[in-house]
Amino acid sequence: MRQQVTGIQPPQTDLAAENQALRARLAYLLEQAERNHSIMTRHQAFDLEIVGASNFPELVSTIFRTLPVISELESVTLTLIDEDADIHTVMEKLGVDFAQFPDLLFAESIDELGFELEPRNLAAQAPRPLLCMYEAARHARHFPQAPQGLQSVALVPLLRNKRIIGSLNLGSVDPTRFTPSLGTDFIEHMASIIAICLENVISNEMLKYIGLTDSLTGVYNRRYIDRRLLEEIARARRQNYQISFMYIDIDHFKRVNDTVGHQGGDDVLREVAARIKAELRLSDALARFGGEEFVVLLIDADLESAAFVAERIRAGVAASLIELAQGLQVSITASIGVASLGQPEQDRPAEQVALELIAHADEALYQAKEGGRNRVIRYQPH
Ligand SMILES: Nc1nc2c(ncn2[C@@H]2O[C@H](COP(=O)(O)OP(=O)(O)OP(=O)(O)O)[C@@H](O)[C@H]2O)c(=O)[nH]1
Repeated sequence: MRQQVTGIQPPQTDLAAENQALRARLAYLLEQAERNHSIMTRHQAFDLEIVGASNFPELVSTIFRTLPVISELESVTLTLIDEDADIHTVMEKLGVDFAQFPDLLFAESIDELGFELEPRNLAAQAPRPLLCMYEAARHARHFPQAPQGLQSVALVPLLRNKRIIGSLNLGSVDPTRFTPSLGTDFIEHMASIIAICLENVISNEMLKYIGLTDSLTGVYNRRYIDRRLLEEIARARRQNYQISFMYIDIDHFKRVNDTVGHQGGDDVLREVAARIKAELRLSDALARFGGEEFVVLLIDADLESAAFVAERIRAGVAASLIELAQGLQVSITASIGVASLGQPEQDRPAEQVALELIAHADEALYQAKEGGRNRVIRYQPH
């Protein structure tokens, strides 16, 4: 007869195996906890770094440089909604070189972002992150430089006050990295910090731009030229090239205002600014100095070539009648004074050199007015 087994203790060998399994599990959990801690620490450092970014290029380059490393991702891109291309235009004017950011993309509207939204009432919906397998037909536009073997992606909405401003696009060669069943709290938190930082630097850059431009004509203002002139004088000294300066004044503008009214005068100022701009190179800077006076800073141009450009501007302004909003037409001419900075003496303060250059162009303008207007006069040292 067999004896019944009454003991509840498992045999010694099972206990040892269980112990070992528990130890292994504990070691695994500890390793995971350490890994999570290290990820959290890296992300906290990342958050601090992006919160501290003081301008747009600094922010986006930090995101593209750091996020793929700390998140162990093969691709990170950003799409910004820029309905009327205002962000792109302003950043470009502030000197952002978009060629440096091939992973920074712009969309005209929310439906280009790839989220699954009801076609009706697009703007009122806050989309959920989209986690799925990479499909070139659907996702290639979000990953223009998709690395070989991209397998899974997460498109995470960038939301500000429930308004969508773009998307953060994450790509991995690991097919299990982004699956629809995965929790999205972590990436949503990350996207919300990125969204705040983006909105912050974009509005700062917009304010900076507004502070440097003339609201009537859209060209730069005096503050911009004063600053830029100092930078260019320093650069011209270092790199040994010439800069020139033009003072442009619309002739008898008071008469224009008196005949067509202030509104009509404003239309004339806008059109003259556009006609001047049409004759300039991208590197030249046009500003309105107030009233009916414009100035142009020409980079790498001697007196002769600046006078040549000035003559083109004079002819362009006078070439055809200007059509005003109220249906009237006016004939406009402008007088222009041109001065150049020869080989600037290295030891003179740039501020003094700048003031002198402006004064010389102003003196030449005065002579152009005295000489009968609608002409270009070069400054000649006495
Ligand atoms: N419409 C408009 N007029 C302006 C603006 N700022 C200044 N003005 C006008 O520009 C005119 C400048 O007149 P003046 O400085 O006497 O010179 P001018 O009539 O152009 O004569 P010359 O320069 O000697 O040819 C004044 O009537 C100002 O009121 C502006 O933003 N809009």
